[in-house]
Amino acid sequence: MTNTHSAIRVSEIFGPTIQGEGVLIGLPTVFIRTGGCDYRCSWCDSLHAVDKQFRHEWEMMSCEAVWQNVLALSGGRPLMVSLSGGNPAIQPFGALIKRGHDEGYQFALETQGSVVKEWFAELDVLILSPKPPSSQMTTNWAAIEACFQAAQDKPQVVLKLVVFDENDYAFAKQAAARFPRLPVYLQPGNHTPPRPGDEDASVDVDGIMKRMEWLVDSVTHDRWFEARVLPQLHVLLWGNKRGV
Ligand SMILES: C[S@@+](CC[C@H](N)C(=O)[O-])C[C@H]1O[C@@H](n2cnc3c(N)ncnc32)[C@H](O)[C@@H]1O
Ligand SMILES: Nc1nc2[nH]cc(C(=O)O)c2c(=O)[nH]1
Ligand code: SF4
Ligand SMILES: [Mg+2]
Repeated sequence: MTNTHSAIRVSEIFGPTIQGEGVLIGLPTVFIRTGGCDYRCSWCDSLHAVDKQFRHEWEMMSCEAVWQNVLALSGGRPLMVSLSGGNPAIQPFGALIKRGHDEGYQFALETQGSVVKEWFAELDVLILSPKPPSSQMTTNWAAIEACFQAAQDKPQVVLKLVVFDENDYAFAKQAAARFPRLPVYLQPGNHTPPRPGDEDASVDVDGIMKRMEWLVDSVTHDRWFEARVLPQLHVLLWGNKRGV
C-alpha cells in the first residue's frame, strides 16, 4: 500500500540515455519524469507529463518502487539520475535522494523555479529554468531566488534558458544579470507542436539549427562570453520521441 504523503506521481521512468541538455549534456542518465505542472508553457515539449488529459498514465509510486526501477534500469551501477517533469519540485523527493546517495547515485533536478523545497540542498545539480516571454508564463523571480537560497551552495546550481526570439534573448540576459554567479546555458526552442503518443515525432531540425546559429551570432556579437549555447541533443537525435 502506497503512503500518499511520500508517494511520487510518476509519468515515466526511462533510460539509461544521455542527458540531452545543458550542463550535463552527454552524460548517461536515468530519467524520472513526474506528472503534473503548475505551469503550462505554450511550447512545452512534455505535455504528456503536464496536461491532465494524460493523468490516467501517471502513477503514484512509493519511493522504494521508484528506486527499484532506477536500480533495474541502471543495472545497479551508480549514475546520474535526472528528475524532470512536469514540475518535479512538487513531488516529495527527499527520501529517494537519500536512498540513492547511500548507494553512490547522484541527482539532478530541472525546474522552472516556482516551487521551493528544503531537499533542494540534498541535490547534486539544480537546474533553474525561468520561462521566457514566448512561453506566455509569468516568471516569479522571488520564487526562483528562494530556490537558489534553498540550495545553500551545496548542489551545483545553473540557469538554463530556452530562446525562441529577441524577447527571449533579452529575458535570458536579465536572468543572467540577476544571478551573476550562476553559469548560463542557452538552448534554441523547438517549435514543433508536441503530439504525445505520436510515433513519428519528427521535428523542424532546420528551424532549430537556424535559431542555434542566430543564438551563437548573438552571444558572440554581444561579447556575452560567459554564456554557453547548446542544442537539445536528444531532439536532434530522436525528435520529440518519448522515453529517450
Ligand atoms: C519539459 S521541462 C520539465 C522541467 C521543468 N518543468 C522546467 O520547465 O524546467 C525540461 C526542460 O525542457 C525545456 N523545454 C520544454 N519545451 C521545450 C521546447 N519546446 N524547446 C526547447 N526546450 C524546451 C524546458 O524549458 C526545461 O528546461
Ligand atoms: N535525453 C533527454 N535529455 C533531456 N534533458 C531534459 C529532458 C526533459 O524532458 O526534461 C530530456 C529528455 O527527455 N531526454
Ligand atoms: S514548466 Fe516545464 S513541464 Fe511545465 S509546462 Fe513549462 S516546460 Fe512544460
Ligand atoms: Mg524534454
